[in-house]
Amino acid sequence: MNILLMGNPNVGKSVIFSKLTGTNVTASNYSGTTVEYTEGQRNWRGEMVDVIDVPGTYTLDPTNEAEEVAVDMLDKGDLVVNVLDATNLERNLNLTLQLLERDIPVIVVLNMWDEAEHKGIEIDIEKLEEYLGVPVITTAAVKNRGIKDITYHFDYREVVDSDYGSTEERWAHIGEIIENTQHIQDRKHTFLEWFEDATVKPLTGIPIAIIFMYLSFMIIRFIGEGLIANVTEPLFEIFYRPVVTQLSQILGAETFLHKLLIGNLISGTIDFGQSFGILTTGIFIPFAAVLPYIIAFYFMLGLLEDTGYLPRLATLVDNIMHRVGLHGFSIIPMILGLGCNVPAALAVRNLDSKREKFIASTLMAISVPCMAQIAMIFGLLGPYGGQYLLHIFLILIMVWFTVGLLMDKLMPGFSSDLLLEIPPFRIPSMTTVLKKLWMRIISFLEEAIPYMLFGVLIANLLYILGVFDFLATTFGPFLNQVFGLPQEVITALLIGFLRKDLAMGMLAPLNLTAKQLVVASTVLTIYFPCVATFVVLIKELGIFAMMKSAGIMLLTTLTVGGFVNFAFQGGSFSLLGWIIIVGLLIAIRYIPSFGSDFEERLEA
Ligand SMILES: Nc1nc2c(ncn2[C@@H]2O[C@H](COP(=O)(O)OP(=O)(O)OP(=O)(O)O)[C@@H](O)[C@H]2O)c(=O)[nH]1
Ligand SMILES: [Mg+2]
Repeated sequence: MNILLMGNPNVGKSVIFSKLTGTNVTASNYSGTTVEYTEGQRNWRGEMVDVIDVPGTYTLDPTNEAEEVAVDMLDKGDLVVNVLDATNLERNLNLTLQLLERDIPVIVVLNMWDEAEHKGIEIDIEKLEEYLGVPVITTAAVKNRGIKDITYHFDYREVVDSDYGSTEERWAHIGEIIENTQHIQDRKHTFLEWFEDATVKPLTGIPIAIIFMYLSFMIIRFIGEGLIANVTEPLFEIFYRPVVTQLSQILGAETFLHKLLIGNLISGTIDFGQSFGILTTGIFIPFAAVLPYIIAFYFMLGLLEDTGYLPRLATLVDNIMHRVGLHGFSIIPMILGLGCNVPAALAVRNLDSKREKFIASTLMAISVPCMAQIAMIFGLLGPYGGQYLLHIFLILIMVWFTVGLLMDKLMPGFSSDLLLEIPPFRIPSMTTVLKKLWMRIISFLEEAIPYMLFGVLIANLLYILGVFDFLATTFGPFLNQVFGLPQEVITALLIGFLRKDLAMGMLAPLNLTAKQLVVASTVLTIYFPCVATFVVLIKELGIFAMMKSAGIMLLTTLTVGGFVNFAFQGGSFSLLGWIIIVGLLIAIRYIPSFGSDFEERLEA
C-alpha cells in the first residue's frame, strides 16, 4: 500500500514523514526543502505500508521540476494524505480541491495546529469535513500530536465525485469555505512579528543580515577551532599515534605497504597532516581537520534554517541576485553549498527556468567552496593571518559577481520573477536541529571517508608509479608561468576532482608561500567541482549544458588564477589590480544584453 504525503511547500510533510516512518529526512523552515521523493515504511496492523514524502507543490499544473516530481507521483498512490498549514488554510485549499477532483482517495491533515491555536485561528473541523467530503485531522507534527490519528485513516478508500469548474470558480468556492469554517480572533502584535518585518526591510534588514552572518561565521570558527584544538587533535595524539607508530615500525619505513598505509615519515615521525598514508592523513583529514567545521557549520545552518531566517535573507538579496539573472531564492543553494556542493546542486531544482538553473549551478560550483575545503584553507592559511583568508573570500565573491553579470548579459532567455514565500519566524526545536545535524554528519562521513581513502590510495599509487612526476614535468612549466605555482601542485589539482579537502591537504608538504596558497586555494575552488557534485550537475543540467559550464569554469580559473598571481602582493591587491577590477566591472555594464527581464518579456 502506498500512502502519499502531499501538500504545499513548508507545511510540515517531511516532519510528519519522519514521525510516521522513523526515517529521518531534512525538514527546514522554508519552501522547497524536499526536491526528491523519499520512501519509508511503517508497520500498520501487521502489514508494511509504504509512506512517500513528496516534494511540495502549490498546484497540480506543475511550474517547476520539483512540482513535476510531485504530480508524477499521483498515479502511484492508494491514498493521498494532503497536508495543509492550518495557519494558511485559504491558500492551501487550492491544491486540496484540485486533488479532490482526481479519482484518488484523499484525507486532509491540518498541520501546525499548535501555531493556529497560538495565532487565534479557529477552524470548524466538522463543517470543513462536510464541505470537502473527506476526513479532516488536526496535527502538530513537531510536538507529535495527531500523528497516530493519521494512521487510523490509512484504509480510507472513498473517492469523492467533485468538479469545481474553472480556476475562478475554484477560488470562489474556497472563499465560501473559509467564510463559513474559519474565524480569526483579533490580537496584539508581538515582538516576534515586529522583528519579522525588521528583517526584510532593507534599512533594518541589511544591518541585521550583516550582524547575523558575521556572528555565524565567528561561531563556526570558534566551534571548529575549539573542537580541533581540544578534542580531535588531542584524541589523535593520545590514542591513535601510538597505534600507527607501532604499525610503522612493524612495516619498516621503506616497504611498499608502509608507503601506502603510513606514507612518508617527516623527520623520523608520522605527521598526520603531511605523511599522506591511508591510515595517517587519510583518516586524519576527514575526522580531525574537517569534521569539527562540518559540525559547526551545520549546527549554525540548522538554526538559520529552522528559525526561518534564510528565506528572509533571500528576500533581502533579491536585488543583488537579479543583477546576475537570478532571484533571491538562489541564495539558498549558495549557502547550502558552503556546507557541501552536492545538496546545493540539487536545491537548484526549485528554480524556474533552465537559464536560472544554469547560472545558479555554475556560480555555485565556481565560487562556493565547501566546508571541507574551507576547513583545510583555514588550517593552512590561518597561521599567516586573517587578511589572507579574507582575500580568498573577497576574490571568490568578486568572481561570483563578475561571472554572474557576464552570464546574465550573454545568455539568451529570461529569468523568472518568482515571489518567494516568507515563512513565519519559529523558535527552532533543539531536538530537530540536533537530529538534522546528526543526519548531515553521518552523510558527510559516508561521503567523505570512502572518497578520502580511495583518493589517498590513488594518489600514492600514481606517485609510486611515477605518473605524477610525468604530469608535473609536462604541465608544470605552464602552471608555473600562469599561476606562479610549483609543478607539484598539479597533483593536488588532479586529486581535487576526488575531494577538495584532500587536495588542499596535498599542498601542506609543499612549503608554499602565503601568496601561493591564496592562488592555489582560489584555483582549486574554481577549476572544477568534485566528482560527486559533477555527477549531480550532469543529471540536473544535462551533459551539453554541463560541458558549457565546465568551459566557463576552466576559462575563469585561468583568468582569475593568472590575475591573482599578477596582482596580489604582500597580503592584498596592488593598486593596479584594483584599477583593473573596477574597470572590468564598469566595462561589463556596457556589454549589450542578450538576456531579457521577466518584466520586459511581459511588456513585449
Ligand atoms: N510549530 C510547528 N512547526 C512545524 C509543524 N510541523 C512542521 N513544522 C516546522 O515547519 C517547517 C517545515 O517543515 P517541513 O517538514 O520541512 O515542510 P515540508 O512540507 O516537508 O516542506 P517542503 O519539503 O519544502 O515541501 C519546519 O521548520 C518544521 O520544524 C507543526 O506542527 N508545528
Ligand atoms: Mg519536505
